[in-house]
Amino acid sequence: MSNQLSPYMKFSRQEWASLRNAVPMTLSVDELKSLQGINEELSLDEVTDIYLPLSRLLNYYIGNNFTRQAILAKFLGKNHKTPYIIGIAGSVAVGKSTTARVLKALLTRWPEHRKVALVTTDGFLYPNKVLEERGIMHKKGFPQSYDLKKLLQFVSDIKSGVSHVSAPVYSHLVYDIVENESVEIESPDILILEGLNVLQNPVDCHATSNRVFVSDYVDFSIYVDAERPLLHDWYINRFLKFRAGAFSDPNSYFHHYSQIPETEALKKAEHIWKSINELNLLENILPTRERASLILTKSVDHRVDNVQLRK
Ligand SMILES: Nc1ncnc2c1ncn2[C@@H]1O[C@H](COP(=O)(O)OP(=O)(O)O)[C@@H](O)[C@H]1O
Ligand SMILES: CC(C)(COP(=O)(O)O)[C@@H](O)C(=O)NCCC(=O)O
Repeated sequence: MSNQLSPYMKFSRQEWASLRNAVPMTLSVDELKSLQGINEELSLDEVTDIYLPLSRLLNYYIGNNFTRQAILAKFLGKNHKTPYIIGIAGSVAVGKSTTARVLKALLTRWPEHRKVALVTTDGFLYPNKVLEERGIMHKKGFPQSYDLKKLLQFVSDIKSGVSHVSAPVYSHLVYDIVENESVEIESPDILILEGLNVLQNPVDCHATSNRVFVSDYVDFSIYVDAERPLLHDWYINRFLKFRAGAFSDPNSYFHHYSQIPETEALKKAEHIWKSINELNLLENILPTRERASLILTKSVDHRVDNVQLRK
């Protein structure tokens, strides 16, 4: 498709970074450093060049949405306040959760000091016990591995302005839903919802009963993209990090991998990537990319190379 026909405006990294300057937002060196607490490998250039302009754009959209809600409140003659929902989608290991946490920190820092909640859709995976009963442990992350009804009820409650909503929690280390743990959400201004499936629709999920899906509630969506060989490397690196961190924790799913030689653990990781996560990417995640409001394309070292924004 020629560029003119593309529904997106495409910005090089430099072009995108320059959009931060129009209304400079200053972060002190200390504040920038504290963002690195989110991920020690996160480069500060990435924050200033990519995530600051993005948070500036989002801040405009969110402000505009509040104006729209005020108009609706006038029309209805009653208060009408619902959170602005930002969805973040993309492959396993592309950096969705890191992006989500950086955006949360930046959006909270804007002078409006909006209340930002962050939820990952992993929490809505069925527990391993259910996946095992259904014989779909090797489909974790695929549409059928999520409790879609529960997820849909959650976003619907948030969007309806329910004042207290809870979300279940998934742990990568335990490799399962954490029983008796939840994220409590109380009337946020913004909800960042991060997960493989936030841009999927009922057709992708072969859902015969649901006519609406998560994406219907999302106000602005971001797809984090990268070439497959990079995703593979990031997945393997993260696997090795989990393995290294799991040596002393017998409750960790990765504890087992820490007890076998690295070459064997690597073989297993390669197999999981190919047979589960890459397959899921090709079948269920990548096809949703062009539904996003914005696409961040990363290159080596998670450096964003270009940004595409819906016209
Ligand atoms: N901007 C970034 N800079 C450096 N490393 C990153 C960045 N984003 C993610 N990573 C690393 O890539 C791996 C996957 O990131 P993560 O946020 O866990 O991905 P996802 O939530 O998409 O599965 C992790 O090891 C993480 O530390
Ligand atoms: C829990 C997940 C489906 C979701 O992942 P995320 O993008 O948050 O890493 C994924 O990390 C996963 O466990 N996939 C199943 C195969 C595996 O990596 O073990």
